[in-house]
Amino acid sequence: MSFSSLVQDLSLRDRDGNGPAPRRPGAPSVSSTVDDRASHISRAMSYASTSATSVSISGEVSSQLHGGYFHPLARSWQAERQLTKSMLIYPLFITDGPDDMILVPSLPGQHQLGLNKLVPFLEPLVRKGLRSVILFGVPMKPGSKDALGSAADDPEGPVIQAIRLLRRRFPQLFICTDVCLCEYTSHGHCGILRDDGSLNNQLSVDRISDVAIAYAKAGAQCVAPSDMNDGRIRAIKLKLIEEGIAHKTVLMSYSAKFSGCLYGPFRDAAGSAPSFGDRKCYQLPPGGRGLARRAITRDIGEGADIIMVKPASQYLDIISDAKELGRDMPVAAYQVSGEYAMIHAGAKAGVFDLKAMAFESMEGILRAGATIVVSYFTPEFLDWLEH
Ligand SMILES: NCc1[nH]cc(CCC(=O)O)c1CC(=O)O
Ligand SMILES: [Zn+2]
Ligand SMILES: [Zn+2]
Repeated sequence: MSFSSLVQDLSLRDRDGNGPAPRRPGAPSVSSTVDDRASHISRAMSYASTSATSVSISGEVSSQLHGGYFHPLARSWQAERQLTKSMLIYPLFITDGPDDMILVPSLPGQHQLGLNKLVPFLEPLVRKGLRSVILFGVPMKPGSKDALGSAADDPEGPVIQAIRLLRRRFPQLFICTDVCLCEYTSHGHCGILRDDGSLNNQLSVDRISDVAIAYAKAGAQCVAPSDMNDGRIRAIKLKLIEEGIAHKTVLMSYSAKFSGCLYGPFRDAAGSAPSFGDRKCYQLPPGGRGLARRAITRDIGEGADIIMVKPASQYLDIISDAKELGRDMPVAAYQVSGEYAMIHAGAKAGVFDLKAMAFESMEGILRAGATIVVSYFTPEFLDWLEH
């Protein structure tokens, strides 16, 4: 008897009432099901031993999987990678209002922070083991946005000022900067536009790489272009080399960034929703696995030091592809604003426990192959990983 027909046979017996009562999905298992499972196993074994094709002892022994994970510690050993504090990057939204501390309604518990609020906000987190942040600038002053996104690398602007401040006050903190123009352009798109409203790739790449260099020179140890213009990784790498700072700047590429509906809360937080159209011409279609693989391969070839997949939980196959294509390099996954908001909404509606779901989503992301995770849950994980 084949394994699948065995399983089928057993599940038929369940329905006939000879096995445990069918469990409601998500209901906790009760101890009686453990006994029932034991009787299943012995039944399975007796089937197996009467079968002509599987009579070996090893066949029986290999069915005893529970022995490998009955204990919490042994359970944790089943994972290839376990979440540690140093894997986490925490996204921060920096405004140009020095005393701002504004809750973002669609992103529970997350703030837009002014420069004066940054150090007191981060101090307790750094004490708990926060190792890295990624900065997003949010210019709010009227008139600060223009067609070129000039505020992005304004030396007096929020990002450059925040980099300097954080390097001074938290010398151990690893500062990543998102490099894009959508937060700073009047039209809200991620590059420089032609008259017809489409992206001018060459001008966009020139501008994006200038912004990346400005962040790196201000002291950011990592620049992470999220604009998706073709050729930006090569352009940034070449400029970093030209400027003599390639040896102290990590280039993290948002290589596989999908266009979908999971960035809504972020666009509230960053004030970066496009004023017309969408990002479909420069972000990947959700079904485009092959395209994502090509983008990842290309970015590795252009000199990326880390490749990123974004969003995370809906794109676990892409994370796994990234780990395969970039098996000699770190793979980051961005658990984006919509994923975070969904988990909060589900927990609030009583679908699951927030902490349990946050861990399960993280375990999925790590299992798929991520070695770094950008997450709004970072402050919570710093607490949860204490115990
Ligand atoms: N290009 C900017 C950028 N960088 C990261 C995110 C999304 C992050 C999130 O949703 O948490 C976005 C938004 C977008 O592309 O529209
Ligand atoms: Zn953008
Ligand atoms: Zn477009």
